[in-house]
Amino acid sequence: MFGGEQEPDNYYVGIDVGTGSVRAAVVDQRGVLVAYSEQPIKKWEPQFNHHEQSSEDIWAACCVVTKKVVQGMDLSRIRGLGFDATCSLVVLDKQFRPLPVNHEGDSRRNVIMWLDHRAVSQVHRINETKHSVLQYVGGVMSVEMQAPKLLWLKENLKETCWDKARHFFDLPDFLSWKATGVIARSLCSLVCKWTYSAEKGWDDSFWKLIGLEDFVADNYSKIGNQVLPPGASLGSGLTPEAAKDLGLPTGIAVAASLIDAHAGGLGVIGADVRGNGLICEGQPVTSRLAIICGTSSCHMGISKDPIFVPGIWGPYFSAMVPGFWLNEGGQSVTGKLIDHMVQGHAAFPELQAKATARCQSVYAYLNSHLDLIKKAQPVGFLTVDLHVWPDFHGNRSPLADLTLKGMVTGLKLSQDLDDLAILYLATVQAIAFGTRFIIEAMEAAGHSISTLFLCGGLSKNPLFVQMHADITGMPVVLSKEVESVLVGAAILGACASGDFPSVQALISLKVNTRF
Ligand SMILES: Nc1ncnc2c1ncn2[C@@H]1O[C@H](COP(=O)(O)OP(=O)(O)O)[C@@H](O)[C@H]1O
Ligand SMILES: O=C(CO)[C@H](O)[C@H](O)COP(=O)(O)O
Repeated sequence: MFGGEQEPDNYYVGIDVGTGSVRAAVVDQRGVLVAYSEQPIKKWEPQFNHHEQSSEDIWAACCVVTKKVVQGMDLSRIRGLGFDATCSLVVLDKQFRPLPVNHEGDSRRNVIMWLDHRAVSQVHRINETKHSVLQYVGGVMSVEMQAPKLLWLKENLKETCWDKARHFFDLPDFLSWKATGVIARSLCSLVCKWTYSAEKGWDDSFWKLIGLEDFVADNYSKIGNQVLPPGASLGSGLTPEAAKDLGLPTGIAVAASLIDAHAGGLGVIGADVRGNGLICEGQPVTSRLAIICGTSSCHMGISKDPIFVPGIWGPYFSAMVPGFWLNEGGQSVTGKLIDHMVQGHAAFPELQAKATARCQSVYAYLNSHLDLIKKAQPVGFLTVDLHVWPDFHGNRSPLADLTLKGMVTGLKLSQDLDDLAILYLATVQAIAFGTRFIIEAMEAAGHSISTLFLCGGLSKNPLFVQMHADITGMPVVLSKEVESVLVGAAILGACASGDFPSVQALISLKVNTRF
C-alpha cells in the first residue's frame, strides 16, 4: 500500500477475526502498522466435530482490541475501517438476536464455525446432485461450506432455530452489518462459501434441488440479495452505537469485508519484490501463490481466465483481487494439527517447563532442540524413519475427501523430548508436502506458480517456512509487515474511505525476507 514515503496524515483500522483470537491494527497511509492488539475468543466443542462460537463474544472482543489500538490517537485522522473473519455461519432472528445452533438450545452459541463437520450426510447428498454450481468449488462441495450447514439446521433444529431464523450471515458480513446496520453481503463470502456467482447471481435450481427452496421463495433475503465488492463503502459508515462500542468516530467509512484468508492474500500477493533477485520479479502476479497459515492453511492463486482444478475451490471471479479469478486450495488443520501433536505428547510438560525457563515459545525451543540433535546432517533428515499423513480433519485439497484420517508411521516405545521434536518436524514436513501436492494439482490444471508468499501465525515459525521452501523447491517471501492479514483488512478500510481509487492501487507492499 498505499505508497509514498511522506509523513502519514491518514490512518485505517483493520480488524481480523481468526479462529482463536481477534486482532486489530491501526495502519497508516504508507501501509505501516502502527498499533496492534489481540484478544482470545471463546470456542465450544459440545460434541465431536461440532464447533461453535458466539457472535456477541466475537463483537465484544472486536471492541476491546479496537479501543486499545486507537488509545491516545487523534481520532479525526482515522478514515476507514475494514473487517475480515473466518467463514463461519452466524444465525440471528428477526430482531437480530442470536439463535442457538445446538441441541442444548444455548443461544449464546449462535455460530457454526468453519471447521465444524456436523453436516456430513447433508454434503454427501448435495454432492450426489452433481449440480453445475459444484464446478465452481472444485467439483466437490466441502462440508465446511454454508449450504450443508444450513440444510443441517433445517433438518435438525427446525423449531428452535430454522423457523425463527431471519438472517444467516457469513461472519465477515455479520461484522460489517454490526458496524453499519447494512445487511448487504460481500461478494467474497457469497461467491466462495454460498455458491453465488459474480456473473449470474443465485441459482434457484440448486437451492430447490437440495431442499432449501425456502431461500428462493423469499428472494434470498435471509442469505443476501444485495451484494457488494470487497472494499465498497457501506451505507453511512459507522453507526453511533457501533462507534461507541469500538471507540471510533461515528460516520467513518466501513468497507464490505473479506474472509480472513482472502484478506491475507490481498495483504501479500501484490508485494513489491524489486531488488531481491526473486524469480517472480518481472513475472505476472499470477505466478505468485499466497499461503495464509493459521489454524488452517489456505493456498490462494489467481488467474486472468477461469481455471478449473479438481479438488481445489473456485474458480471464483473477483472474490479476492478484483478482475482476477481465484483458486483456493486448503488444508483444514495445520496450526491446529501442530498444536495437537505437540500438546498431546507425553514429553509436552517437560517441553513446556524447559521453554518457560528459557522465556521461549515451545516452538522456538523445539526448533533449537532440533538444531542440537541433528548434528552434522540437515535437519530434514531426522525424519527418515518417521512419517505423518496430516489429514486428521479430512483432506480439503486436492483430494477433497472429508473421510480421510491422519496417520503416523515409524513410532517407537520411547517418548522423550527428542521423539517429540522429531514428531513435530515430521508433522511440519507433512503439511509442507500437502502444499506441494496442492501446487502440483494447480499446475497440472494450468497455473504457473514460481514463488510462495506466506503470512499468518505459522509464518512466524522459521522451521515451517524453511520446510515449505525445501519441499516445494520454491522461494518463500515474507512481508516486511508480519501482520499481513490485518494489512489486508486495513486495505479494505482505505479503499472504502475513498482516499485511494481501488483495491488494486493498494496492494503493492514491501518485502524484506526470503527463504
Ligand atoms: N511465533 C510462533 N511460532 C510458531 N507458531 C506460531 C507462532 N505464532 C503463532 N503460531 C501458530 O500459528 C497458529 C495460529 O495462527 P493464527 O494466524 O493466529 O490463527 P487463526 O487466524 O486461525 O486464529 C497456531 O497453531 C500457533 O501455534
Ligand atoms: O476456509 C477458510 C478460508 O476460505 C479458512 O480456513 C477459515 O476461514 C479459517 O481460517 P484460519 O485458519 O485463518 O482461522
